[in-house]
Amino acid sequence: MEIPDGLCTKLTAICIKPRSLLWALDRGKDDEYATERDSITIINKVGSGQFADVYLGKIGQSVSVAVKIQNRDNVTTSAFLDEAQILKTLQHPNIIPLKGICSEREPVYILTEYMCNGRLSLFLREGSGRDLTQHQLIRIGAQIADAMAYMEKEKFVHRNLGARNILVGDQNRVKISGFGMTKATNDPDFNYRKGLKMAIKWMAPEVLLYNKYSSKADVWSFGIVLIEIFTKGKEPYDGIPSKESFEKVQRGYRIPRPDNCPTEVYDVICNCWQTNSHSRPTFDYLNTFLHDYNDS
Ligand SMILES: Nc1ncnc2c1ncn2[C@@H]1O[C@H](COP(=O)(O)OP(=O)(O)OP(=O)(O)O)[C@@H](O)[C@H]1O
Repeated sequence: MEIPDGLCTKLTAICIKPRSLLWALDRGKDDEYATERDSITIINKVGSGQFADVYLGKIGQSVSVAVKIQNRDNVTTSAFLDEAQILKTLQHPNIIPLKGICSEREPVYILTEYMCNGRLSLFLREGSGRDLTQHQLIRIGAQIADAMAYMEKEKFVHRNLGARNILVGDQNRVKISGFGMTKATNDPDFNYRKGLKMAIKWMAPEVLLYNKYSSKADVWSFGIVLIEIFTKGKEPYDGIPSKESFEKVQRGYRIPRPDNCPTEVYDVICNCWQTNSHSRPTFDYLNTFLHDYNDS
C-alpha cells in the first residue's frame, strides 16, 4: 500500500472484496443449483423479455419450473448469470425462488418457480385479477412491500420495479422477479445502466436526471405499482407518452387517485412521489402501513 507521499507502508486492514467481485468468482461454479440440461423437458413458451425467452418446463418427471433461456444477442453469459446470483442471495416468500441453473453450455438456462398466473399487469387487465376486491388488491400491494422491505434491509435495489416484473401464482400470491438490473448498494457498478431499455414512467426523477439509484427510487416505482394495481393493470399516465409524462411530473403533476383507491392509501402513494427522495417513506413503513390497513 502507498501512503500519499508515495512511500511504501505496511498493510493494516484486510481488503474486503465488493460483493460483485465475489459473485464473479462464484459465477457458474457447481453448487446445489447446478442442473443438467438433459434433465429439463421444455413444455411451452410462456413469455419473453429483453434478455430471455421463458418456457414452462419440468425438471425430471415432476417438478414444474419456469425455464428462462438466455438470448445471446442481447446479454452476455456473465451478465445473465448475475441475475441468478442475486436470486441465490435473496430469499423471501414474495421473491421468485431459484430452482436451478444449467450453465454447462450456452445458451444458459435459469430455472425458477413457475407462477401459473403470469405477470401481474396482464393478470389484472385480462385474467381473473379483474374481479379482485379492494381488500385483495391491497393484500397484493402488501406482499410486494414485504419483499421490498426485505431488500431494503439487505441493501439491494431492484431498479426495475413494475407490475410487469411481478408474477402471480395461485391464491393471489405474488412474487417479485425481473432482477436483471438489481444491484447491491456496495456494488461498484451500482449506477451503471448503459444499454438497458428503461421504463421511464416508473422511474424516480433523480434516476432520470442524475442516474441516482437508491431504495427511495424503488419506493417511487412502488407508488406507480400501487396505481397499476388499483387501475387493474392500466398503463400509468394513461395515454400520455413517456417523455411528456416526465415533463409533467417535473412541473408537479401526479397521477390522480383511482376510483377504488382509499384516500388514506392514496396519500401514502403521493408520499412515495415526493421530489426529495429523503422525504419518501421507507419500505419498512409501507409494509406495516399496508398490512395494518387491511387488518383494520
Ligand atoms: N417464473 C415464471 N413463471 C411464469 N412466467 C414467467 C416466469 N418468469 C418469467 N415469466 C414470463 O416471461 C416473461 C419474461 O420474463 P422476464 O421478464 O424475467 O425476462 P427478461 O428478458 O429477463 O426481463 P426483462 O425484459 O423484463 O428485463 C415475463 O413477463 C412473464 O410473462
